[in-house]
Amino acid sequence: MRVLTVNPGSSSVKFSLVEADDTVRARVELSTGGADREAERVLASVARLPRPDAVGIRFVHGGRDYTRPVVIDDEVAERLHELADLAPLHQPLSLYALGEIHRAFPDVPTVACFDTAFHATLPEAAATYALPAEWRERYGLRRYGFHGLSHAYAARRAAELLGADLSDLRMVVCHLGAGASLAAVAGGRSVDTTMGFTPLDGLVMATRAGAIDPGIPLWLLAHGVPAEELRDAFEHRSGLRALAGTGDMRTLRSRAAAHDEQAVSALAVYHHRLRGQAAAMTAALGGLDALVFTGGVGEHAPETRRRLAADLAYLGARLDPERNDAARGDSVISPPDAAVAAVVVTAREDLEIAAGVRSALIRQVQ
Ligand SMILES: Nc1ncnc2c1ncn2[C@@H]1O[C@H](COP(=O)(O)OP(=O)(O)O)[C@@H](O)[C@H]1O
Ligand SMILES: CC(=O)OP(=O)(O)O
Ligand SMILES: [Mg+2]
Repeated sequence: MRVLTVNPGSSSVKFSLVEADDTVRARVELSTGGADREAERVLASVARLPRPDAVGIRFVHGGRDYTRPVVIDDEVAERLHELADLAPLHQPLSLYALGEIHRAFPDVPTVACFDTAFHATLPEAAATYALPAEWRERYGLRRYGFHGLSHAYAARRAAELLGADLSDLRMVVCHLGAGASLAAVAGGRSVDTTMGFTPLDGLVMATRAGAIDPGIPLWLLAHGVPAEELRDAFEHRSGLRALAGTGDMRTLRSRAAAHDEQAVSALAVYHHRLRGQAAAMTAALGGLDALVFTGGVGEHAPETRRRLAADLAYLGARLDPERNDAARGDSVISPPDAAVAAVVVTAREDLEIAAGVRSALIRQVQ
């Protein structure tokens, strides 16, 4: 079965044609610079792709309804539309992709694969917000967590690279891209994560601030800032972009290397938050066996990895500087005797989506 996978991220849309044996026949990555703003341009090319046997689309939010991949029928499509405003940077583009796919390939089965599904195993204590019970019940307020397709793949692949059994490992998986989150993974299961009810929580990201005092939006609303402006600022005009004018880590690293003060201090804020939340993940695990880096920044920014490992040296994290600088694709970057292993894994949400498509279609015929 040949599966077309569609992965709308906040800075890119990625398509892959994945064969039954997981070889990828074609891969296209389009940079959008704000996916929800340029959907039409990006998806105009869908109809020109070769016809697949099935399609898998990444939906970041499955809400309370979906904790595994699901074949999209009219009822599921309606529910997915209702969940759209929970992830306004991503979900509208997934829905737009769904429409285009149906138009281009009307009788090809299409499956929704969710970022939130991997985090369905979060213990209640980690998932629960101390907010009024009535709201939690009525609105489904809880920590859902995101990037689950990436975290799940990276955790499995890291265990393979370390020649270890996934069930024996306590890992902090760092998905650092335009959006960024950490997952505490114990024995292959997510037990804590930094994103919450929406993908705005947690780490400092390219255009999102991550965790902020909930009093800030209340105060701004009370002082006349309209809700729509808050949303736009929180999604598009915060994070590294707000601190240094750009969310692109390549640019920031080269500016910081040239002693640009704004870039240096933006990276200091980024790393302060990353260090604190990584430590919180290790607390949820009760220790740490491996640190796993994935996502555009995690894969390609050795300086980001170096700094986090140095910040966690007190827990036993240590990199081999040469391996860290030379890492291209999947590789172990810690010395053999490090107490905490460190691994780089190329993000392969496409393979995770293709596997989800196969499992949902098999379930459907059983
Ligand atoms: N060579 C590099 N050095 C540092 N950062 C990089 C490099 N290449 C890509 N990145 C970062 O990766 C980010 C994109 O990551 P990615 O995981 O593809 O994003 P998303 O899926 O959220 O759209 C870019 O914003 C850029 O900052
Ligand atoms: C959930 C999320 O933020 O995804 P991405 O990093 O792909 O934008
Ligand atoms: Mg991504």
